[in-house]
Amino acid sequence: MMNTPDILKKIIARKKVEIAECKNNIPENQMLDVAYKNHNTNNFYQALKDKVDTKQNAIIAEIKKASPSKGVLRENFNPVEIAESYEKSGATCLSVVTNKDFFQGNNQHLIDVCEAISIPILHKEFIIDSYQIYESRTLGADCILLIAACLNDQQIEDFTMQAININMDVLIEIHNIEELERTLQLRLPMIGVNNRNLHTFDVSLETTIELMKEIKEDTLIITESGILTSNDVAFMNKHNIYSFLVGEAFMRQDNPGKALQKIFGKNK
Ligand SMILES: O=P(O)(O)OC[C@@H](O)[C@@H](O)c1c[nH]c2ccccc12
Repeated sequence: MMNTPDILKKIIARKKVEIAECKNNIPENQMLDVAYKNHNTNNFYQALKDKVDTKQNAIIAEIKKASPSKGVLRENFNPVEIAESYEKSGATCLSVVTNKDFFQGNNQHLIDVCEAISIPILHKEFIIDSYQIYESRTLGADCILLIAACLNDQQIEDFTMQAININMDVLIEIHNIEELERTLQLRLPMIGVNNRNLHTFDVSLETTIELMKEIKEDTLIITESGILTSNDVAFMNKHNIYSFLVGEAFMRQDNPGKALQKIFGKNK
């Protein structure tokens, strides 16, 4: 368990080393080749939008063994079993965290889940290099996460275009007004608001409510992190937010799918 305020910097520093190693094993042009040959992608955005348009909750259920702020969330960790449990229980999409050193994830988890499951899948990783986007497609993901706190304006734009060009969706994640303003000119159809500050780990659900005022009404807003109870869901619904990314609350329970149903109600 790590608890320094600068955890994000550490994650990025480590990631850079990892990417250099990966490029040594499989060069970027080769990765791109494989990415293109991979199966078609599922439409992540549309799956969420269909639910939200009918005022049903759209749930991205996350598979994550541990986190830097909370340590190990779940000892008995079988990604495919968890994914099946989520799918059966009405999850709209899945999110698979692959980061090794800080979340105890693994690329193999994503490969296995993508093979076993037919609903759209988000690759949860700290993307800082175009190489990772081809890698993500190669592993089988449908959508990448771009965390504005880790990227400059040019990278946000370039990485978004690159993902769209290989038929992937992009979930851009922001946490404050400065990050939001840096993404608005791209007119992305969906934006994730992280209620957790990645520098300090502080969580406040008000983050979503404050920032949504600055986002155009036809943008799909996904509230991320810190959703623990059905009261939290009701609070978001009251503010017209119907899209959720939830990890910890499900991961801590023996049966993650049952936990999903408990918090969201039967959501078929
Ligand atoms: O476990 P929670 O509090 O329900 O949060 C899920 C998800 O939002 C969180 O894991 C997350 C949001 N953005 C991230 C970026 C990297 C790693 C993890 C995340």
